[in-house]
Amino acid sequence: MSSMIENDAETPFGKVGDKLTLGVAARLSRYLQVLTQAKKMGKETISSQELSDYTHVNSTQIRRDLSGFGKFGKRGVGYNVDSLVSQIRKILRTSGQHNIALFGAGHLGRAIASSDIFADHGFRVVAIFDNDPGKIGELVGTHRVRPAGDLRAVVDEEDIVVAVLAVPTAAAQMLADDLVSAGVKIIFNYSEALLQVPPEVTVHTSSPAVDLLYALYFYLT
Ligand SMILES: NC(=O)c1ccc[n+]([C@@H]2O[C@H](COP(=O)([O-])OP(=O)(O)OC[C@H]3O[C@@H](n4cnc5c(N)ncnc54)[C@H](O)[C@@H]3O)[C@@H](O)[C@H]2O)c1
Repeated sequence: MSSMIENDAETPFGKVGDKLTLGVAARLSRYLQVLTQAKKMGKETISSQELSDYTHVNSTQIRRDLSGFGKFGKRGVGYNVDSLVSQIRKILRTSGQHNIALFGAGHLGRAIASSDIFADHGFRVVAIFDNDPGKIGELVGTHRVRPAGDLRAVVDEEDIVVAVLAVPTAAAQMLADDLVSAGVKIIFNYSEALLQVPPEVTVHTSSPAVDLLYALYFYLT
């Protein structure tokens, strides 16, 4: 994923060569999140103003970002949700299924494993790991918790490029090192750890407090 986005100045199409710039990729991901939910709720069309209300990106910017997707929907009707979802997925190269491995079968890990937050976006949890002997072998959703020692074999067999870390902060770096050496390219980190990884590996850290600060910024300005 890191090879797909760049931080250079944006061209009119938001691309540098055939790569999306970081800003465009981030905004398209946010549109996709809203559109996926809208689709689940049975919504067939969405306007740029509605997308703006949910994403806090202004509607002129949204229309500019989506103008590359061909003709606008009818004025006042908006975009067709289905076709916009598939077009954005194509642009973000996230069409199809991607296998992910989940580390930590604790409170958060179990919640992730039993929800469809990743499945909705084409990510399939194919294995759950823990290092607590009391949890190994337990059934979480449809998966038996596996020992962390199985990591390398599972990454190879299941073609895993993404690992989700739902482990304590103190355990995260060591696990990240093992994941990097097993060939995982994207680490989605729920812990607070500031992970050190080589440049070809992307770490995304999810922090509800940071998201809240972002929301606060819009409230205060
Ligand atoms: N970003 C968020 O939205 C968010 C929300 C809740 C929790 N968190 C963070 O997620 C992490 C997990 O939280 P939790 O409440 O589920 O904790 P938890 O203690 O319930 O679960 C952690 C699990 O990780 C396992 N573990 C520890 N070391 C491991 C290793 N090396 N390999 C595999 N498994 C290992 C433990 O045995 C335990 O089952 C924490 O870092 C917490 O701060 C983030």
